[in-house]
Amino acid sequence: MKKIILASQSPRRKELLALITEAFDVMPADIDETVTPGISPEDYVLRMSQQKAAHIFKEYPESLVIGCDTVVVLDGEILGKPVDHQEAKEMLQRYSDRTHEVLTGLTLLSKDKQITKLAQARVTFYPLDEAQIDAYVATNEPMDKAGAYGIQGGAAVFVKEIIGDYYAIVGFPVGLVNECLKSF
Ligand SMILES: Cc1cn([C@H]2C[C@H](O)[C@@H](COP(=O)(O)OP(=O)(O)OP(=O)(O)O)O2)c(=O)[nH]c1=O
Repeated sequence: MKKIILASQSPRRKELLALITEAFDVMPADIDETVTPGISPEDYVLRMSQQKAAHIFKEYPESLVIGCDTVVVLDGEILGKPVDHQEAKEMLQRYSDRTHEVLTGLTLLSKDKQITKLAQARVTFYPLDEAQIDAYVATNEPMDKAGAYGIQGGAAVFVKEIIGDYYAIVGFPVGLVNECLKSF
């Protein structure tokens, strides 16, 4: 088995990959995540996951590199990490009493093979009031997360229903990764 490198700075992704194997290194892939106008959310996360994996693979061509990218999609719009508390609040207000989608693109890349796949979930939130949103934003938890929330953290209480892969929401579809690894 080749050495596995997780092309990520996300502590969640590291924790979840550790459920599959302890034998991997972590290297953040600093790529340009600007959204190309007109790109579909699906193509965007797939492309970003490919670019993260390719960025590290260039330096370590003997390894198997894993890259992921996660966004929230609402009304066809791609929502990434909020730039400030105000934007986090506006994003959370938009989810209130509605269903949005979370997409995670996944790429596994080695010299012999590349697999790129999409994992997704539809998430319905309860109605959220302003005090609830303000208190959550004040914790800072939304700031490093796509879509301005962490389902595994304080936003757990906002969730009415999830259809799909819970781990696509957290940013690392661990079951899908495990399946893909079998073919390497
Ligand atoms: C919606 C949601 C996102 N997130 C996180 C997962 C990802 O870390 C982050 C999505 O941003 P990404 O840009 O996909 O990833 P990242 O910058 O954190 O890490 P890297 O690019 O180095 O791999 O949002 C949660 O932890 N919980 C959630 O419920």
